[in-house]
Amino acid sequence: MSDGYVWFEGIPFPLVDYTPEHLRAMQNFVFKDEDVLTVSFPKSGTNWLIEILCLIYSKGDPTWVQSVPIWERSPWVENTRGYQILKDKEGPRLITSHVPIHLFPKSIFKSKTKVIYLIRNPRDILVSGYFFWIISRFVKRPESLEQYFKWFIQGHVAFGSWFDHTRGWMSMRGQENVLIVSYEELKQDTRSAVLKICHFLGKTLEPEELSSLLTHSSFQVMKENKMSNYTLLRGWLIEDQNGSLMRKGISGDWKNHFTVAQAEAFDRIFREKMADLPPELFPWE
Ligand SMILES: Nc1ncnc2c1ncn2[C@@H]1O[C@H](COP(=O)(O)O)[C@@H](OP(=O)(O)O)[C@H]1O
Ligand SMILES: CCc1ccc(OS(=O)(=O)O)cc1
Repeated sequence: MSDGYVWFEGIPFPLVDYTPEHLRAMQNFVFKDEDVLTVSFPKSGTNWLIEILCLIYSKGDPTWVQSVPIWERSPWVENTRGYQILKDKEGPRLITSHVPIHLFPKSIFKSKTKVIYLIRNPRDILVSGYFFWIISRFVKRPESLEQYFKWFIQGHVAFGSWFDHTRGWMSMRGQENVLIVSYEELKQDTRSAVLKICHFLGKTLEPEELSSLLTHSSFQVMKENKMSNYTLLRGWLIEDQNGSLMRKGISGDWKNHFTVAQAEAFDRIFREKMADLPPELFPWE
């Protein structure tokens, strides 16, 4: 352990609940065909997608999302607590991960596990991450947005470079068992995005089930749900006594925080690093 991260194979991981020993062991995790895996870079809207998946599986009934913490409903395979829950769980399992593809358990490439890769404008991920890490104890705390901006560009943040993460997982696009969903499409038309996810999972919802899902996964309702908003972590992983996962829940907040010079620099770096990928993959660009 050093400098506020647990380093594994050149990638910085959060301090709490991650160890090199576990990360090595996790690489032998066996995925089952009936599992559903959510993968994202932190702050992409991961917990929103998990809430939606839970409500799809409960057919819009909020009992599960109101009674079990979100990290137990769709545990993170790479942290020690998540792994303990997953290894004894009967299928179909909902599983979450932020791990870059090159460190991910190889069994995923042989299974028919349904994989949803969630993307979001990295500028919004950067801003969301900055405001979350300064209230929490997960990782090294940045002193300013300016400092965090530099760390993010260098990939010196939890789970490494957003550019590498996205390029890596995007290489699975087009496979039958892989769906790409963006935070922006979820925001713009949640109903259509949920129907797209249901279709991918082979699930159908009655109109009243869909309506209940949309209510219970909305920003305002999730913000009040202590099983989803991370307020249960106050005093442990969330240091700020008013801290919550649910900050603004909008697209484009980066415009309120980047300087003109930062915006221009980010555009240039994005173009350089993602030049060979079709621009239509990134709805915010
Ligand atoms: N129901 C919801 N609707 C919109 N945004 C949501 C949401 N639930 C969580 N989010 C947003 O998703 C981000 C957290 O992502 P993750 O779950 O990957 O950690 C936060 O973004 P902001 O900080 O921009 O508000 C949070 O507010
Ligand atoms: C406590 C469960 C949990 C929550 C968030 C995690 O990662 S991150 O904050 O999104 O980087 C990991 C585990």
